[in-house]
Amino acid sequence: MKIAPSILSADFAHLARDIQTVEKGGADYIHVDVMDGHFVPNITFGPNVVSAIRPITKLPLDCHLMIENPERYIADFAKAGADILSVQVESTPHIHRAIQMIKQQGVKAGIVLNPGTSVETVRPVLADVDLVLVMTVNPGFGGQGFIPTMVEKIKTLASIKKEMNLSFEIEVDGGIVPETAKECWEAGATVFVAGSYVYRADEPAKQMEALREAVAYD
Ligand SMILES: O=C(CO)[C@H](O)[C@H](O)COP(=O)(O)O
Repeated sequence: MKIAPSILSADFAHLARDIQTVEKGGADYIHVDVMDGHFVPNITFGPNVVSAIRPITKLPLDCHLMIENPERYIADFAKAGADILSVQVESTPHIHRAIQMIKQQGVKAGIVLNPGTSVETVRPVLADVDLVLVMTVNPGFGGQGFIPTMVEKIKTLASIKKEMNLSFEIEVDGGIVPETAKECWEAGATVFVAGSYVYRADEPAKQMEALREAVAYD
């Protein structure tokens, strides 16, 4: 499994410290939740923050764009140092074009499904992406409860991936704790975003270890 701590739950006054803590603790990606106050009712980071944190970690920056008109900002986030750029499929009528724009920047392309969006919606573009993020909460805030019906959606996506012989990663985000990580892992998820579970604890490394242990004895 890969663990992507979300810096949405980090201490913004000590972002560098909190990123380096999870890097030392074994994180695989740093998950950057980009929110614009329009697509979701919260505002967080822009490309300037991505370029500021780029030099302080070797980990891939996994940037999740929860913004309207994402095409307008793809080049900015790529230039800032994003390694993976994921776009909400509900945020643009031109998801295929957005994926191509991300790839033209030499960055891995991801798509994100809100809880109310069906996997069938993205079947035509699955062969073009490196990652599909299944939101397991409604996007906008950390610390929300996992939506149990999303497990079935992950299973459907994993089954389509197998049927089409594709290799994209299946990422999950929202309400991830050991119990929900195990359910998602068994359903086919491979990348786990965790914000409050990792950061709202004294020892983020132990929290990540607990997530790994939860899926270890399958
Ligand atoms: O994308 C997000 C919110 O839109 C966050 O990454 C997600 O909610 C993680 O937070 P937590 O692990 O605390 O649920």
